[in-house]
Amino acid sequence: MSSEPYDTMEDDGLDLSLNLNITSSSRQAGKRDRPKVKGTRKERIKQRKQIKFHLQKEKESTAEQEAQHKPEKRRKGSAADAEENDDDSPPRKLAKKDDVAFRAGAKKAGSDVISSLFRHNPEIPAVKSKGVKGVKEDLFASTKFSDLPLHPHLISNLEEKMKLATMTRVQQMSIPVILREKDVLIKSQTGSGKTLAYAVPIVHTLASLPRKVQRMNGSYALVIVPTRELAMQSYDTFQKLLQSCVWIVAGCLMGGEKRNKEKARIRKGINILVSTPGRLLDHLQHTDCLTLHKVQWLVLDEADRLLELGYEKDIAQIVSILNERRGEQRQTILLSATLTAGVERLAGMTLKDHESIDASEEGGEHSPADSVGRTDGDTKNSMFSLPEKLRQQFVMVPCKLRLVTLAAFVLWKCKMQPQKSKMVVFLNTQDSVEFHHQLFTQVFNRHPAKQNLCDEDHLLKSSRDTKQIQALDLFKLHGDMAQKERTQAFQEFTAASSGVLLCTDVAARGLHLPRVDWIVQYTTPGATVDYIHRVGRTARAGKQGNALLFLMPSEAGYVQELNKQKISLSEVPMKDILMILLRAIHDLPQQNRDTTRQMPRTYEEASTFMQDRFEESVLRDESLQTLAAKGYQSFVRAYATYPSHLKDIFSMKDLHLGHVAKSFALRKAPSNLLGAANRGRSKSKGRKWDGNPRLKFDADKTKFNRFQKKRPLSSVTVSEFGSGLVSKKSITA
Ligand SMILES: Nc1ncnc2c1ncn2[C@@H]1O[C@H](COP(=O)(O)OP(=O)(O)OP(=O)(O)O)[C@@H](O)[C@H]1O
Repeated sequence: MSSEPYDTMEDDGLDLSLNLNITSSSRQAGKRDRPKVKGTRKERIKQRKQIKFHLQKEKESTAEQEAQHKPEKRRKGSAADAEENDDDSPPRKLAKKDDVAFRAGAKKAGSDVISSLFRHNPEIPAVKSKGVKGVKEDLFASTKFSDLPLHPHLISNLEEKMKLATMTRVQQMSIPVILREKDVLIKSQTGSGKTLAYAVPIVHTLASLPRKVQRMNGSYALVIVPTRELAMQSYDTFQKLLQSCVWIVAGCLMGGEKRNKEKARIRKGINILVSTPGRLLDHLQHTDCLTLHKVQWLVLDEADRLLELGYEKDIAQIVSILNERRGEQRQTILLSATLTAGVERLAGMTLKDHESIDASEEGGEHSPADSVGRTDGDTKNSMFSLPEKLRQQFVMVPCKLRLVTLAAFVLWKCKMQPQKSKMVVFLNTQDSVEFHHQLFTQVFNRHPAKQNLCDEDHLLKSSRDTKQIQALDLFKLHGDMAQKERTQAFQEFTAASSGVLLCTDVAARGLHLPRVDWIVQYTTPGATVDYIHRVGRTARAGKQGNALLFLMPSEAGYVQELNKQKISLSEVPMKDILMILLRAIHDLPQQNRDTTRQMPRTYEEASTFMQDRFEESVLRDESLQTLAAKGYQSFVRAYATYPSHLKDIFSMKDLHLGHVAKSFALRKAPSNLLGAANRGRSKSKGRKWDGNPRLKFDADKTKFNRFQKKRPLSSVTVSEFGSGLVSKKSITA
């Protein structure tokens, strides 16, 4: 998708000639012809081990596919069939029909490997989730904004226009401290109103200045946030607050926008400037008209995320430029829903004689020494508080059934119910988001992309399928989308009353997506902080919310891992979700339904039917095939990047590559696919992974960086931004 990753790999000057694809050719070529491995002796040994491992995997996968294929051949009248059909298998009548249809379709597409969904799956273990008591945090305080000595215009705006009278606990605790001009480190659960906790005192102070603030005075407050969407959102909050004092001007700068346009706005004067760090630093260094001599506040929102994204150096540079031009007389405010050792480090770098505010029951106001004591080490020792009205569940799904189970859940909650849900589905890579978005659009809605409706929309409106086409709104969001498309998706999903947003962790932090009632984590986050932030997109500001975590049987240990962090989940049986397909498949647009075919009568039949639709769509459409191959490839690679303390749970050894392929609606053996995934990439850009464990895969950008030893292991995750392995340029530039 992006060319940047491959350029970066070239820069590394490493031997990138080995990858999963090459292992297959090396197998055929024999030992002597194996690709040469370079590097030190230790590196060479590691690389060879890697090759051996993948060869073994591949052998296993091929063996299984052969094993599955043979009985199908014998099935015609063979007595052995009855024995082979276990309880879970689709009834023989349908399986036979399926075989014929599959083979016809597969033959056309030059492939004949079709495996059953309900056979050769690992057993689903019985998982005991402890009913642990979470850290409690009362959301609302008993006091109102009007109880504080705030500017009367501001209070009337909050109460009458924004309809917010009672403060949340974090606002009640933070606003007075910020008004006292103390540096402060604020921790409070997701969706508890941290933005207003710093925005209200800033606007109050500016509105109360004896001499009205002028645009030409330049910036009084610099607010730094990690992502563009969060920048837009924080800017929006300031805009709402400033309705009562229109002479104060807020502005937003972020990567992806034209610099010259931004310079023109800066020249006119921005009093409250919200920005992503890279772009702010860029302007501080190159935009002379950015006036800083009045800066009174520096706000670092989602502080831990800023660090994980590798912005520490940028922030240090911003602080040093501010010190140079303005001196050190300013107040710094750091905010996060989760405190990590990294945040403490950032606090040490930016705060002076600060107070720490923790809105959870175990928290309160602390001296700096207290707070350091409570968050020693990495995030494993931090206490997380989750919204009280958040219901957390998990579903244990064998790899092969992942795709149909996700489809069933999405259809169930966002299409089949009278009260359609608004759902965010987190996936681990951009390629995976692209694939699932296009696949679901094609199979459920029949038109290629919601954004490109225009003429097609007109045509479709007159078709019989209009009802279905409008029934499921699909959105996507990831860091490799063009800024315009990204903003549009964010705004459209924000405004939507229902629908599904397929996204990477770019949407995991800080974003307030109104009315979201379901968070689905289709791929498991590594660090618990990522889990907390993802589920925090629902159950916000005291509302009800639900979260569902997908786990494969081999990943069952993750439930206990969450229990250790005082997070408890209940199980939803996979069957309960798949049952919905019995109804859902009747609603599929006609072209995705073979009307001559017998309709399924059991959930297994319905699941197989749905999987067929997906696989046939992929076989029919070459672009979808390429997306599936890329999605598959990036999934496997991302799986190798879980933090070391979770490697036992998320082990590459337990990952069946053939089953992973199935979860990307692919029938071909995985080793053949990598060519498709790399198709279209120029030779110079299409460099491949050499399996070198010293290189970490960047799950979002299909990019590898050298493993940064200094980074705490807890921060190395498979999330888009969670690992901090993403180049910050890729996010803001
Ligand atoms: N006092 C209040 N009463 C009711 N709703 C509020 C109040 N303050 C803020 N909100 C609403 O709560 C929602 C979440 O606020 P905000 O995005 O600031 O949360 P947050 O704590 O920053 O979350 P995150 O940690 O996920 O970034 C917003 O819609 C906001 O309007």
